[in-house]
Amino acid sequence: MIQQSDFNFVKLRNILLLVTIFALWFSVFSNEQIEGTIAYVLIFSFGILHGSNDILLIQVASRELFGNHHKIKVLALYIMTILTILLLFSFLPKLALLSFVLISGFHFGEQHWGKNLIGKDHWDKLFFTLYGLFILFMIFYIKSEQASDIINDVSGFSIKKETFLIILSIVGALLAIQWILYVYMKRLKANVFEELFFLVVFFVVFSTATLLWGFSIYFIVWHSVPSLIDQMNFLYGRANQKTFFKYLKSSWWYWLISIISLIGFYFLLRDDNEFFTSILIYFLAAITFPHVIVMSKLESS
Ligand SMILES: CC1=C(/C=C/C(C)=C/C=C/C(C)=C/C=O)C(C)(C)CCC1
Repeated sequence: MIQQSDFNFVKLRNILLLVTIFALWFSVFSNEQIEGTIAYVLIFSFGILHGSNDILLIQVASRELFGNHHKIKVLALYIMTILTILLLFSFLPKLALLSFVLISGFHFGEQHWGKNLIGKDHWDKLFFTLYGLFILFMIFYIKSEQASDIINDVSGFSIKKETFLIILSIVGALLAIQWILYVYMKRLKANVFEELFFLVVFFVVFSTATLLWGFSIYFIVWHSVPSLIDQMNFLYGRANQKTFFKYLKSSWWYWLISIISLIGFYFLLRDDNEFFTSILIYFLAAITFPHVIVMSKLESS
């Protein structure tokens, strides 16, 4: 029997699919400039917003761990983590980008599969990472020219289209093996055909849209919005219009600080970087590392 929460979950996926089809239809007749502008607006609004309550989430979850002055301690730890990541990008850019892509893969996969697995296992982390990496390398391969320019700008790595294809194939093969094993072990709640269909939809999206538009559709529609809903459920017990405004109320200041620091980043780094997307990557990486730790704790609780 389908439960209320499962029903909402199914309904949400249908809505995401509809929005994706709309965005795809939109990309057919719009141009690169319009897509780019809307993509940035979406990343700066929903994309950044979904990481805007991290400090509050850590404070809620770590009240017992840090005791008195836990708010200040959490804030200090958070700022230190961000500074460490920026230092890593300055001195070891290759290692920094590699870790960022790996951790992003894990994070995207965990968001997508977290509620879709029956039981828990150490190997789930590998499954999440492979799934997310498969999505990311699909983008890198399909938009290889632009993606490798940005990757080169950020890290100095010069990667050919064939290399993206080799990595995509290896990741795809490993994912397929683990996926088949999970089906065999009856670990998956989700419908396999529906999940494969989503991957085909992502492939079509990345092929049809520009790099930034395709990435935004995945990042906003399939990642940030479901993540916002999970966070509202965690913080307030339910996700609706009222709790969304509550969420906005507690996160707007963090969101504002993020946007101001992004503008700061831009003026600081614009001479060294050819593309604005490169600056966006430093910024996303800086907020992603703490965000992944927070969300991973939240997803498993
Ligand atoms: C390297 C690279 C990209 C990867 C971006 C990633 C990996 C973003 C991850 C964001 C996360 C995890 C945010 C937090 O929730 C792009 C933009 C596709 C463009 C091509 C080069």
